[in-house]
Amino acid sequence: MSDLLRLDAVERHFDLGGGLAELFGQRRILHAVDGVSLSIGPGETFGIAGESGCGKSTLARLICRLDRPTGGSITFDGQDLGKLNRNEVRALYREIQMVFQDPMASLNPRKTVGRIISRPLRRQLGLTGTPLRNRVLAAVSEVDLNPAEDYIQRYPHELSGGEKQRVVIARAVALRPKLVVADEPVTSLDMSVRGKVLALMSDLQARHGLSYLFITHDLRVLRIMSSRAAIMYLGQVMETGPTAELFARRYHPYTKALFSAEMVPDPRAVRRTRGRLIEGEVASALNPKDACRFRERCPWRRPRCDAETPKIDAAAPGHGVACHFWREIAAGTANSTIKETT
Ligand SMILES: Nc1ncnc2c1ncn2[C@@H]1O[C@H](COP(=O)(O)OP(=O)(O)OP(=O)(O)O)[C@@H](O)[C@H]1O
Repeated sequence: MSDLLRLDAVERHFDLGGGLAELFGQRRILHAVDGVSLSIGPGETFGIAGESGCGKSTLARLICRLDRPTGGSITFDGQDLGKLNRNEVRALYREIQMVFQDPMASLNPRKTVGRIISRPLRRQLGLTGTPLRNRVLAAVSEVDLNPAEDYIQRYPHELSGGEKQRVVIARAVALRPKLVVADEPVTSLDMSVRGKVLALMSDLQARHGLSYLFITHDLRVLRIMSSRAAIMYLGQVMETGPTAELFARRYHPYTKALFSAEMVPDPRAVRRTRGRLIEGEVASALNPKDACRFRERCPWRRPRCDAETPKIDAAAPGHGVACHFWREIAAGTANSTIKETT
C-alpha cells in the first residue's frame, strides 16, 4: 500500500528569543516537534496520543499546512508540501480537511449552517444554484442532522455541542477529501454524544474511503478509532505500531505509564491519575540535549540514555520503540534483573 501521507524527520522548533540567557549568547529554542516520521495509507486511521504539550496539535497544523516545519519533509499524495505555491496550497484543502476540538471556534456565528457548508463547495468546486443546494443538503443529512432543510437555516448558537461538531464534520467531508486531520474531535463534547460522533466518523470513513489522522489524549478513543498509532512525548515519537499491539505489549516505559492510567471515565481524573503514575517532573523541550526525553522519569534509565537520543523509524511498518533499554532487551543483552521488571 503506497503512503497517502508521509512525514520524514519533521521538526518544528520555536525560537523563543533569549531572555536573560541571551546575555550569555544563548537562545531558547523549543523543540515542539522533533524528528517525527510516520506514514498513513489510504483509508487508514492513524492515531496520535500523548500528554498535553507533547506536540500533537503542532504536528496537526504542520500537516494541514497551517504552519511550516523548520526541518524534515511532509509528502501528501506524492507532493512535497514544502514546495507548493499559493494556488497549490489552496487546492490542497480539497484533499486535506481538519476537524478541531472546539466546534464553536470553527464555525462563524453569523452564518447559517447552509452558508457555512456551502462556502468551501463554492470556492473549491465552483458549485452554485441547485447543485450547490443539493450538495449542502446531502452533506447535512449525511451527518444525521435531519430534516436537513431545517438545519441549513439554523445558526451555530441554535445547535447543541454535538450538532455543531456534526456541522464541522459535514463541512470537512463535503469536499470528499482524502485525509481528515481530527484534533481531539470529541473532547469538548458530552460523554453521551461522544460515541455517536465517533460512530459517525467511522461510517463516513467506510462510505468515502477517507484516511484520518486522529489526535487524542483519550486512550479509549485511540483504541476504538485507530488501526496504527504513535505515542508522543515532548515532541518525539516514543513508540509506534498497530494499535492493538501497542495496547497489548506497551514496550516503552512511557507507554506503560500512560496506558496504566487509562480507562478512567472522567478525563480530568485521567490527568490527576497520570500525574501520580508517571514519576518525576515532565522534562522540558526547551534546548533539549541529545538524550532520551523521558530519562528523568524513567525507571530503566542507564548512562546511554543521558548521552544519545533513542530513535525509531516510525514511518516503517511494524512496531518501533524509541528506547535504548528496549533495544538491549530485544538484542538479549539487557541486565536480567531489570529485564524481569518489563
Ligand atoms: N506558536 C508557538 N510558539 C511557541 N511555542 C509554541 C507555539 N505553539 C506551540 N508551542 C509549544 O509547543 C509545545 C507543543 O504544543 P502543542 O499544542 O502542539 O501540544 P499538544 O500535545 O497539542 O497539547 P494539548 O493537548 O494541550 O493541545 C508546547 O510546549 C507549546 O507551548
